[in-house]
Amino acid sequence: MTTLEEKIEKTVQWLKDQVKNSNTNGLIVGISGGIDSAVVAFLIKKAFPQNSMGVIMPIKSNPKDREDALKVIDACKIDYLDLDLTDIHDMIFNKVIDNLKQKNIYNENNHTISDANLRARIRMSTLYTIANNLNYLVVGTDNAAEVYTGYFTKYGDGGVDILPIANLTKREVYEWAKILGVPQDIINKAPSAGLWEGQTDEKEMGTTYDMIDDLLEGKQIPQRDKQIIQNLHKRSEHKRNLPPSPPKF
Ligand SMILES: Nc1ncnc2c1ncn2[C@@H]1O[C@H](COP(=O)(O)OP(=O)(O)OC[C@H]2O[C@@H]([n+]3cccc(C(=O)O)c3)[C@H](O)[C@@H]2O)[C@@H](O)[C@H]1O
Ligand SMILES: Nc1ncnc2c1ncn2[C@@H]1O[C@H](COP(=O)(O)OP(=O)(O)OP(=O)(O)O)[C@@H](O)[C@H]1O
Ligand SMILES: [Mg+2]
Repeated sequence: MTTLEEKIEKTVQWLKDQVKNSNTNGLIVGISGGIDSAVVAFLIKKAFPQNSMGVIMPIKSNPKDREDALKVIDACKIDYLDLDLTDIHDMIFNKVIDNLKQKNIYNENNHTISDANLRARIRMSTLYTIANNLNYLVVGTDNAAEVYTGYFTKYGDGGVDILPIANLTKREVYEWAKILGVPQDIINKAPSAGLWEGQTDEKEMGTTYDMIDDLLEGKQIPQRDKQIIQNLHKRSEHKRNLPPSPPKF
């Protein structure tokens, strides 16, 4: 059986291969202060000690998230940029909302989700601006549970070049985090997209990562959770595929 250390080593080698095969020079990731990006930051720093970059991008975020991101950076010693994008988000969001209101088509019910997903897409654009300049690949942080449920913003945090931990359940992310040396504070935090005050992944999804992981491992779970997870999976099918186009007429 392959040990966890061997799996990590193989993933680091895979990252090196991705850069080599794409004729790029290194890897970049957004560091949020959460566990998924912490694990990815440790992995890319191992693969490219001199050519890896982490980017902290607060957008009206809880200052604690930035402090946690700095703890990750301090622990894995990755090079980093610290870019507050709040003003940029305000500018785009307010301009759009004002114009929708003027036309009387603004939908208040969707205010929070459009604000939240714009945050993820501004971060994506920022990462690609840096990646273009340094000739780096943008590394995503989605794990198997997030991919299966579609719990990411299409073309936001989902808009990336490679996904090194997409086969890991959330449980496995925790196991890898311990071995890699991710600080305990980060391991202990409740998973959150941090897109609005008090948001946690499990509250929003209405089920738990344990349930999603169990389902992915083929274990029996309560019917209620199974239904929620299968519904999330079905509704997000479009996020895992290329945009559909009509046949040639
Ligand atoms: N059937 C279909 N075929 C093709 N496209 C379809 C479609 N249905 C919707 N769409 C398009 O997709 C859009 C909806 O998808 P999307 O914009 O992603 O928005 P949506 O899935 O509604 O929201 C993103 C979810 O991901 C969560 N999230 C986001 C970012 C980070 C994290 C995290 O864990 O850190 C979590 C967030 O909290 C929220 O629950 C629609 O506006 C429409 O443009
Ligand atoms: N404030 C931020 N600064 C930089 N990157 C961010 C920020 N917020 C989110 N991101 C990026 O979006 C990704 C998706 O967030 P997600 O919450 O799924 O991961 P996480 O925060 O690393 O882990 P967890 O799911 O445990 O909260 C992050 O991994 C990170 O790459
Ligand atoms: Mg998070």
